[in-house]
Amino acid sequence: MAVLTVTNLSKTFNLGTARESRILDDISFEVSGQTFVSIVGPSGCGKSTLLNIISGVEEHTSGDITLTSDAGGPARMGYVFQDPRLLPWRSVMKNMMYVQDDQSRDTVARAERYLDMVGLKKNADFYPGQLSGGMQQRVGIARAFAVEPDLLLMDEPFSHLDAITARGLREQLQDIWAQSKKTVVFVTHDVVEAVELSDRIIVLQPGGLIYEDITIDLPRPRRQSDKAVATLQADVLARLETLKAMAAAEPVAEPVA
Ligand SMILES: Nc1ncnc2c1ncn2[C@@H]1O[C@H](COP(=O)(O)OP(=O)(O)OP(=O)(O)O)[C@@H](O)[C@H]1O
Repeated sequence: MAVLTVTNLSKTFNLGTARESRILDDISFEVSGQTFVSIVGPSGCGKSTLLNIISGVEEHTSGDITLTSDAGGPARMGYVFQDPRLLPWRSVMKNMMYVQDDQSRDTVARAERYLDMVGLKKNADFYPGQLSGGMQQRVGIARAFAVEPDLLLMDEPFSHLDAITARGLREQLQDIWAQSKKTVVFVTHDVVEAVELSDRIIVLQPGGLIYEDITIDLPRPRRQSDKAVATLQADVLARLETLKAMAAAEPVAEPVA
């Protein structure tokens, strides 16, 4: 598990000809332990930019980010993207092992265990082209967990899947996460999945401010059919609709001189 501390973080993109656009504005939050945090907010509010900054792909303009493992050393990060990014010429198991530092028996056994958790152990010798989109994403999720990261970053991993497949994967993700000790930061535009999966939902508003930091205190595992889950989903959705209306009234990411 990890301790992630984001302090007064701002991000401004340079648009050239002396124009810039502020995407994140003085954001602070901390995530630690076995916590599942979702970042939600209207399109363009900076969710992916924030995730990219945490991962180190994107630089921030000001503020601080610190990330350590909860044991005190450097934290190991894992990633799940919208598209599972499997190498088509490698079998499922070889894709699982490709990202591992060592190829020891223990590592192979761990990869098999995670493949089993997503129900794909029997497909270990298949190539990605022989799997459905949902199965490929299950491999992507198993692969990310099998690296045993302290912090797992997930960027809309179910957005390319149909509703029924996505629901099945959300259920599997909850089961795997419950069995592993991972800190997760999950970006989504889907409030329904955020409520089902998260301990906390950080709502970003246009202009890159934190609008709300909502604690979700519902028993797990959560299913879409649970009444308490559905009620909270409707409540958070209504709050986000208010925010979207505000976003429509105020254009997103206005360039600043
Ligand atoms: N390299 C860049 N240069 C300039 N502007 C950028 C760059 N990358 C992103 N942006 C802008 O930053 C804003 C936030 O983008 P980002 O992808 O983080 O939003 P998002 O909340 O993840 O959106 P969505 O939900 O639609 O994926 C957008 O207005 C986008 O145009």
